[in-house]
Amino acid sequence: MGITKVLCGLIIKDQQILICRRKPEKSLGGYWEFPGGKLEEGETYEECLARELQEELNLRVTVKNHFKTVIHQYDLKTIELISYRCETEDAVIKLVDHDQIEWIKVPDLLKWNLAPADVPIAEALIETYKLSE
Ligand SMILES: Nc1nc2c([nH]c(=O)n2[C@@H]2O[C@H](COP(=O)(O)OP(=O)(O)OP(=O)(O)O)[C@@H](O)[C@H]2O)c(=O)[nH]1
Repeated sequence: MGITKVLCGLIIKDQQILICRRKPEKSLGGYWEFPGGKLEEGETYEECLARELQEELNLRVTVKNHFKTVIHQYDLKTIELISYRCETEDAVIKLVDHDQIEWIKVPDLLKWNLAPADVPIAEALIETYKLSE
């Protein structure tokens, strides 16, 4: 089986980052993740992320720079998780695929039950954050 490309957004606002909990009935239900979804044919990474965040959270974002890509092998599939920094002016979030969201401090990321593929991204983000302080 091939590798599934998944885009996710690192949305930081007022020094806090958005994480979302996957609904229990979904794959990896109950895990926290950076919101996003699978790349569709013909889309750029930026288009995919903007579409997914609009569909999943009703959030209009500006997609900024690429941050980190992680290849992670789950039992049934391998994903390439591609993260981008995003900015938004929107304050209200609508939940579709998630049952909870949190805005948390970057250094606290590893205290949450993150999807395994997200952990290296969270670790890199924490390192970057330390350097920028
Ligand atoms: N959106 C998103 N998906 C992630 C992250 N980390 C991670 O492992 N994934 C996995 O990447 C896939 C993304 O698919 P999706 O968000 O469109 O969800 P889906 O339920 O349609 O996927 P499914 O085919 O696994 O059921 C899922 O299998 C999800 O568990 C993440 O940070 N964001």
